[in-house]
Amino acid sequence: MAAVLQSSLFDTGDVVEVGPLAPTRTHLSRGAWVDYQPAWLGGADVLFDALHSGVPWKAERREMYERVVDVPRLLKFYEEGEPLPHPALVTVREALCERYAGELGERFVTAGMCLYRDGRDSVAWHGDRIGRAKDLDTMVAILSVGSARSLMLRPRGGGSSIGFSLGHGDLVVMGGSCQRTWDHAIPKTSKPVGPRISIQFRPRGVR
Ligand SMILES: O=C(O)CCC(=O)C(=O)O
Ligand SMILES: [Fe+2]
Repeated sequence: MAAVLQSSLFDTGDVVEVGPLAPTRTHLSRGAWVDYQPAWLGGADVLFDALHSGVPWKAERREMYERVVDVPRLLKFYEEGEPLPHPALVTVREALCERYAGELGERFVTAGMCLYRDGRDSVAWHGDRIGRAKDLDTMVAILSVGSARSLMLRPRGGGSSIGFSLGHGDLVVMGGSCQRTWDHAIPKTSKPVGPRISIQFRPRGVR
């Protein structure tokens, strides 16, 4: 721990490494919570560049209101057991597994990735409710690199929202009933923003 702390004190930004994991928890209503740790990852720009150029990003199209539309972001999903595209992500996943093992009772095994090319890219209000998260408490841990975007959360069915700025090595973990009882979104923005990559770690059977 001392070694990690010391190296992060001298963080020059060109080495990708995780600092001590000590997020702040915000309790939401209905048994949902969010853990947040800004700038957890040192050298986030290095990781951003590696993922931006190295991940086989895919544009997807989805049916929506009986029309087929472009999904407004690029995607790549790493299934359980599929090699991750950067060694730092293995360290990140291990640190998250270790930290949340007791509370989660299982490991984070998949890594979904989104690339938001600019402010026009977004993800609409939703919960990660495909699979077990529909009925059970779970966790989704998101590491963000590149430019900051707002992750907004609001109670499912309506209510006031809460936002977290996510970019540059920030970590957020949505836990408890968050996927069932709250929705989240990355809204579009007209502000000039650079690209952002989010890496979402989830347990088996959650999406
Ligand atoms: O980009 C993010 O941080 C959120 C992505 C998300 O909500 C999802 O892929 O389910
Ligand atoms: Fe989501």
